[in-house]
Amino acid sequence: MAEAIVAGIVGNEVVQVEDVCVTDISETRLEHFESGYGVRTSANNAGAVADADVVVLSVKPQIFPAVWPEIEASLKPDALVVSIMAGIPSAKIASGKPVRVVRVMPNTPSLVGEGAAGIAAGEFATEADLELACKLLGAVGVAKIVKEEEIDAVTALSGSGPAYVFYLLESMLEAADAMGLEKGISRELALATVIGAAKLMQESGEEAAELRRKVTSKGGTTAAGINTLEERGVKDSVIAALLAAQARSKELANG
Ligand SMILES: NC(=O)C1=CN([C@@H]2O[C@H](COP(=O)(O)OP(=O)(O)OC[C@H]3O[C@@H](n4cnc5c(N)ncnc54)[C@H](O)[C@@H]3O)[C@@H](O)[C@H]2O)C=CC1
Ligand SMILES: O=C(O)[C@@H]1CCC=N1
Repeated sequence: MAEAIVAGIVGNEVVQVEDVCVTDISETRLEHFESGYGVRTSANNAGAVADADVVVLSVKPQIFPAVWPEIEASLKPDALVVSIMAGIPSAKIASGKPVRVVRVMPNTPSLVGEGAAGIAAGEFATEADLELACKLLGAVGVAKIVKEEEIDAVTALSGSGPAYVFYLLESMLEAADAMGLEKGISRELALATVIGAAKLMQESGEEAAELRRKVTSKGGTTAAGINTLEERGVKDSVIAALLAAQARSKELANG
């Protein structure tokens, strides 16, 4: 996920490349960042954050307790901490100190400038901190300010969301394959369908249900498809999936 953000902000020159330092425990990842984006890299978290104005925490939430003490110990007192970690509350990061934390829940389409991110201020974050986070994430897609208690829902909707869309595409393409369509052609048609449907909804301002109704001729092919989805409880399953993702995000808060 960090790569998607680095690619976007460096590509859009929101941040100068020489001002970005990426840390990782994987030498391969560091080489990838260095050769792919020209950023500085380091295997030393504490060293890298020592002179950083903004520290973006992008390890897995489960690793946070292991890495945070060394990072926190070398943070500049006025550093802003931007966390993209799912679940971990800003108060847990600040751990009783007045650390300025902004939580961001981005998604991987940021890599191609089409991201969707929710941004929430922790207790000590300022308006300027929120603006900076919006500028960083706004460079790689849509960025919306939300309350911190809404971040678990944003995680379920747009953080995990690309995976649901890819799941739908996987399923559509499996079906196309079974119907004997050539793979290259079905890939292009399926992608244009998803992008086109999203664009139509965006540009028309109409509700999804209304746009769906307009495709569904009485007694026609779409009705046959939608009826099958309804019979099999797909809508309920999608709702349950988002609620499960939100619940998991809340669980991650407790480690
Ligand atoms: N993948 C996604 O679509 C999204 C992920 N996130 C959040 O982003 C964070 C990272 O997730 P991914 O990018 O998917 O995981 P990832 O596993 O691809 O990246 C995590 C990186 O952290 C590195 N790492 C592990 N231990 C480290 C340490 N001690 N010091 C420095 N680096 C270390 C790993 O080598 C790896 O390159 C998570 O907290 C996740 O909740 C948020 C939104 C979307
Ligand atoms: O699956 C996860 O936990 C992360 C957070 C949102 C997307 N990926």
